[in-house]
Amino acid sequence: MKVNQAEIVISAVSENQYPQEQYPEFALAGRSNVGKSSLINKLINRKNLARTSSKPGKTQTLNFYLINESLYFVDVPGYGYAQVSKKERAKWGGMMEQYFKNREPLRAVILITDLRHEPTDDDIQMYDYLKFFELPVIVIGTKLDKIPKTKQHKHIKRSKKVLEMDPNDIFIPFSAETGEGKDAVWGAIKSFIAD
Ligand SMILES: Nc1nc2c(ncn2[C@@H]2O[C@H](COP(=O)(O)OP(=O)(O)OP(=O)(O)O)[C@@H](O)[C@H]2O)c(=O)[nH]1
Ligand SMILES: [Mg+2]
Repeated sequence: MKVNQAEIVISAVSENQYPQEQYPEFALAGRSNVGKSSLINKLINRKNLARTSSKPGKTQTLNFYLINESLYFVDVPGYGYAQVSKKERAKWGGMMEQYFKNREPLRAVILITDLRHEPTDDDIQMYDYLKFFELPVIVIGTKLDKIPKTKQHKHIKRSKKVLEMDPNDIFIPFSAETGEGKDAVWGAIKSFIAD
């Protein structure tokens, strides 16, 4: 996919702020600091359009990025960050549910996990939560660059197994560092967009 245009349209915290003009939409979910914003940047060849940080909790709102006037990426705040108050967590839950439950143009959720480690309980919960809303999920195992080649296959197999993935869902190993897996991610995204 050649990206000619990518811009942030809105940072939303509630439904009335979502963009009016609708295009197929893909949300990025995953633990805080796993690499959601980095994946967006890599897919669209921008260094830091989606703000990244080595500190968890950088993304706090639903950030809608319009790509080539034809689809949205929605960068979503991460979960599983311990330093978050109960009140903040409830706010996050409300914002997520409002979005995942009702968002008509949402075609699939890109769930990012850290391929170095087993998916955490939070990852499993998030996957199950998305399946509860009957959403297709593209699971990404990121930070592939940090795993020796000989061990990659084992890590991929373990991730699929621990998540008890629906056989209809796709798993893609990926690195925002090297760009490995990028074409596969675009391929998966396109498969959810009707011509
Ligand atoms: N080696 C390596 N580092 C990565 C990769 N993807 C992300 N990172 C690093 O991980 C850190 C977090 O990346 P972000 O993209 O900001 O993570 P996020 O999921 O958007 O984080 P929040 O917005 O806080 O939820 C940064 O220091 C990135 O450089 C990857 O594929 N490989
Ligand atoms: Mg982020």
